[in-house]
Amino acid sequence: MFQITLLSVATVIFLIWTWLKTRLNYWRRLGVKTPPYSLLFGNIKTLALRQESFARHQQAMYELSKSQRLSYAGYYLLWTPMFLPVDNDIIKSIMQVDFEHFIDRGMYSNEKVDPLSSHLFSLEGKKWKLLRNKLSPTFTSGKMKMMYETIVNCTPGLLDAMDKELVHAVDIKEIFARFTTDVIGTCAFGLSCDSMRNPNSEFRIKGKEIFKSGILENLKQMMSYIMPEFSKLLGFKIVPEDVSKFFMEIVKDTVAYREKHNTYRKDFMNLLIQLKNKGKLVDDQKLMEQNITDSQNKITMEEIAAQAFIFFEAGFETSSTTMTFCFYELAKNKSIQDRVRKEIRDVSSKYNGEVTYDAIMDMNYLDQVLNETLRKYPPLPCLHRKCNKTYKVPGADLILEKGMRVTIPVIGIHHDPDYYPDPGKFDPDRFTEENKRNRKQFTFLPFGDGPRICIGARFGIMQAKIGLIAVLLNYEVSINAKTVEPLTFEPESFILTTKGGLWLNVEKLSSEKIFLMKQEEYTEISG
Ligand code: HEM
Repeated sequence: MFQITLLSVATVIFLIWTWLKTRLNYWRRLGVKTPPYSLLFGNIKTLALRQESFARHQQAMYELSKSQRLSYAGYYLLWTPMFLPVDNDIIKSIMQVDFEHFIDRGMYSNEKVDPLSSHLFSLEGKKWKLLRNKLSPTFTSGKMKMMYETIVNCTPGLLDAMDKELVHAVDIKEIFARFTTDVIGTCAFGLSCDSMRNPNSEFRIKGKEIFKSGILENLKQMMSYIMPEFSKLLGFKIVPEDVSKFFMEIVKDTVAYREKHNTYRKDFMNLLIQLKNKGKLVDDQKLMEQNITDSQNKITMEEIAAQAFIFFEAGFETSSTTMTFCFYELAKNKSIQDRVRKEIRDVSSKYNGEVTYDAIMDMNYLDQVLNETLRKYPPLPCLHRKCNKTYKVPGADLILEKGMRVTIPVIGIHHDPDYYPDPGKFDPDRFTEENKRNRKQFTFLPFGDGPRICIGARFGIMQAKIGLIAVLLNYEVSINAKTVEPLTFEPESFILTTKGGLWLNVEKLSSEKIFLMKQEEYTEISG
């Protein structure tokens, strides 16, 4: 009996070992180079053991491949083969020229058991195309201008929160996370979340829960990414039950309230309700010209909830982490801080002392500073694509089979000295019009590129600029003894964010608060 048990165990171990060996031989069989890997973890040992952040891991793989003059490489996410393009032309082909082969990201969603997971970021194929067409008109510059005021209304709360913390060094990361929670909460859900004044507001707590990272959460994410079909079969839920219930109820209540009281507010929720009821935005000529009938284009309540949810999920931490890194760099580089503050003052004086939407569009140096922040610290260190049709890699003797996962190593590209000399230096002049023109396309990818580019980029930039301006007009920031340097990144987060808080000295510039608009133009945000 003992011998039989021993033999069975040995057979199972041998079979697993053979399977792993075969899986991990995938790239070698195709003649594609990989970084050294282990049988147990593939290429993610340092990630699994939390020795390295996700961003550093991506950057290291890009740099290793580049140092070997490779146009592309392979690696293993555990035992799943992944393709890593390095050459700029191949990246452009995958993201734009041959997009029809790479429409999907390969993210998990399950409409039935987890309705909030069926959003624009995770949807695939025709479903994604249809929804993207419906939602695109909600992000035009006209719609951004309409929402401008709604965002500016959140800045008095931001200044109050800064004032409250002034006695000590300020954890700027926490402050900006609360600011963007309020902005997206008010624009996507039409609610006053009030997390600026109340750090433990329900919205802030739920926001933290969405981004809760830990071994269990990451394992779940990875499993649903590597084995989406199996995860579907198991009825996997990505959005925690209580978070899902919270957002679903908020959306249903808000829609019902607005429809009953015929309420109009300058926000995304208003636009989503128009899509639900009319199937188009009332002033949208393009949709009308295309003769899209209302019923074809209408969205359901569940779809509204899922989109409001992704606007929140995709919009709050990406923007707040950008603002945090921006202030860190401004604290370190006083001359850049002074120059951008001077530009804000000079431009707004041309607009009657107000920071209007048009005034912000005229602030070129601010734009350069933000772009340089996004280059040095891209919130999404890599982009995902899934090959949905067999693909011949241009200029190479390599076929990617259907289902192959691709990661575009954004952070590696952004720190490549061939594109950005002395990449560790914070230098906004890399983004003057002339320097931008002289750089290759597809070397600046904080919002991705091609048809799947971030739909909310304009909104993200606008909210970050509004927050930055409000703080810069009122305070000077500098490095504090508590600022951890060099910066370390959260090892369990897929979004690039500092480990722990980011503490800076904040000094008030004058006793009077300076607002972006005349005070009488601010409205109290109603719930
Ligand atoms: C600084 C702020 C932001 C950054 C850096 C950022 C970055 C990104 C990136 C890198 C992608 C993937 C693009 C690709 O795969 O090519 C993406 C997609 C997306 N983002 Fe953003 N984002 C930001 C703000 C926002 C905001 C404010 C919203 C919504 C209000 C938003 C909504 C989305 C959505 C819905 C997608 C999926 C688009 C699709 O698949 O069609 N993002 N974002």
